[in-house]
Amino acid sequence: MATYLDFQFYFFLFFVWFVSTLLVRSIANQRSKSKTTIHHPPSPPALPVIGHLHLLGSVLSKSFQTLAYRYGPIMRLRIGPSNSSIVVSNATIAKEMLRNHELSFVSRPDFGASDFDIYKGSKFVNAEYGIYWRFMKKICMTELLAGAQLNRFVDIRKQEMIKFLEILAKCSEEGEACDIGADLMTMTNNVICRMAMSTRCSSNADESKEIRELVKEILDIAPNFSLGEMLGPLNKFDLFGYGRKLKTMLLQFDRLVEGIMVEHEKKKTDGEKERKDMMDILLKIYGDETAEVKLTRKDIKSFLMEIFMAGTETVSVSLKWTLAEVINHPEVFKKLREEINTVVGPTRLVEESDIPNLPYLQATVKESLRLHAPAPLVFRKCREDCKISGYNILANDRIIFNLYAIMRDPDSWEDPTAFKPERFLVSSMDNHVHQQQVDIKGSQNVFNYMPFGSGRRGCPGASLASTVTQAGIAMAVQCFDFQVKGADKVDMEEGSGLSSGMAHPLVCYPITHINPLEFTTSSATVYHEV
Ligand code: HEM
Repeated sequence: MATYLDFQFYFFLFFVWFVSTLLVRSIANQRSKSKTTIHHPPSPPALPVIGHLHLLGSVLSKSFQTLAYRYGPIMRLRIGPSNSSIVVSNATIAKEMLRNHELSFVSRPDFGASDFDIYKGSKFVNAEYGIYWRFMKKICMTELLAGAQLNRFVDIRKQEMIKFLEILAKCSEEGEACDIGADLMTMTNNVICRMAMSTRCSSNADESKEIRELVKEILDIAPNFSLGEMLGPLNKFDLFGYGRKLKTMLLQFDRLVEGIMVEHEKKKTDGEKERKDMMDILLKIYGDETAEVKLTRKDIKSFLMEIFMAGTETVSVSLKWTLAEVINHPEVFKKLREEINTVVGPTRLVEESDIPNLPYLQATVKESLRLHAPAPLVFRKCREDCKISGYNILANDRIIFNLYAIMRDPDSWEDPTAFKPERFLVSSMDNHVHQQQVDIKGSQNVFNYMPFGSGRRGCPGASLASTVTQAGIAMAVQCFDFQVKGADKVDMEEGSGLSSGMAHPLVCYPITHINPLEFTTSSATVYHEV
C-alpha cells in the first residue's frame, strides 16, 4: 500500500515539474522572440510541405520575375519542406548585397544529391568560400583562363569555327536545312575540349565525343535534382534514381579522363610540349610539392568536369540566341554585315583580332546576353546574419539573383524586352559609333547588367565566352544568309529548367553569301597535334 502511495506522490511531483518547465520555457521563448524579432523579406502564402512550389512554372527565372512584380525585388520563397531562398530581382538590392556586403554573399549553397557525387569534396563552382576555392580561382584567373593562355589557342578556335562554317556551306550547297543549335554545341564542345585537354569531340567515335555526350546527359538530369530537393531529408534515399544515374555517368567520365591524364603524363616525360593545355597546367600544380594547396587527381577531374558543365552549353546557348535575334531582326543583320565589310573587307574571313574594331558586333552580343542570359539564376549562400534593405537575411539562407528580371527591369532599361543593340552604342560628333562604357563583365557601380555575375565569384570564363560568341556570330553573318525552316521568324520561346536554352531547335537553310572555303585552304581539316 505504502508503495502505491509513494508512486502517486512521485508521479504528482514529476507532473508539477514537467508542467512548470514547459511554462517557464514558453515564457522565456516569448520574451526572447519579442526581443529579436526577425524581419523576413515578403513571402507569398505557402502550402504545407511543398511551400511555394505550386507557384513556379517551367521557366523558373520567369516565374520568379512574375512573383517579384507582386511581392517586391527581395522576397522569401520556400521550395520543399526545408529550404528557404531569398530571391533578388533588382539592381539596387543586388548592389547592396554583391558590393556593400560582398563577403557575406561570396559562398555558394551545396545542392542536393551530393551523396551520389563521386567528386564530393572537390567542388569548385559550388565550393564554400575558403582556401580551396581561392586557390583554384587564382589559377583560373592567372593561368587556365587568363588572356595569355586564351591567345595560345586562337588557331584552335578558328579551326573549329571554320569547321562549323563548312557544315553550313555544305547544307547551302545541297539546299538542306541545318540544325544550327546542334552544330554550335559541337563547335563549343570541341573548343573547350581542345583547350582543356587537347582532345576533340569530332563526329568520329572517339573518347572526347563520349565526354561530350556524358556532360550533356549530366547537364540534362541536373534540373531533376530540384525534384529531390522537394523531399528534404528523404532526398538521401534517391527515390527517383537520379542520384544513381549521376554516379554511373560520373564514374564513366572519371575513367575516360583518367586515361587522358595518364597519356598527358607520359607525353610530359617524353619531352616538354610546346603548348600546355589546362590539364598540363593542373598536372604541373599536382606535382608541385610546395603548392599552397596539394591538388589530388580527383580535384583535377572534378575541376575539368565543372569547366565542361559551366562552359560548353552556356556558350552555345548564347551563340544560338544571338543568331536567332539577328535572323529575326534583318536591320541588325544588315548593319552587322556592313560593319564587317567595312572593317574586314571581302577578301578574308573575320578574325578574333578584328573584334575590338567591330563595336556594333560587340553591342549585338551584349544585347543578346542581356535578354537571354545563359545562366539566368545566380546562386549564392549567406555566410553571416545581416540586414539588407531593412530585412534580416540569416546565415545559410540560399540567395538567388534573378538576372533575367534584373536585366529586363523597366526601372533600369527603356523598352526592356526589345532587342536593340544600339542601347550599348554612343554616336560621336563625326557620326561614328562607339561602344558605350558598359563592360560585358558588368561593373562595380551599376548592377543592372551582369550576364557573367559579379565580383570575386564572377565567371572566370567571361572573356573566352564573349570572344567565341562574337567571332562565331561575325563569321556566320559575313558568310551566310539564313532562311528559317517552315516559318518567317525563329520561334523565341524559352526552354524550361534552370538554364535558359531555346525551347525549339534552330533549324535554318543557310544561303551562301561568301563561300568561307574561298578564304581558307580548308585549314579546319588539318588538325595540328597540340
Ligand atoms: C556565355 C557564356 C557564359 C555565361 C553567360 C556564364 C555565366 C556565369 C555566371 C552568371 C556565373 C555565376 C557568377 C556569380 O556567381 O557571380 C558563372 C560562374 C562560372 N563560370 Fe561561367 N558563364 C559562361 C561561360 C563560361 C565558360 C566558357 C567557362 C569556362 C571555360 C565558365 C566557367 C565558370 C566557372 C568556373 C564559374 C564558377 C566561378 C566561381 O564560383 O568562382 N563559364 N558563369
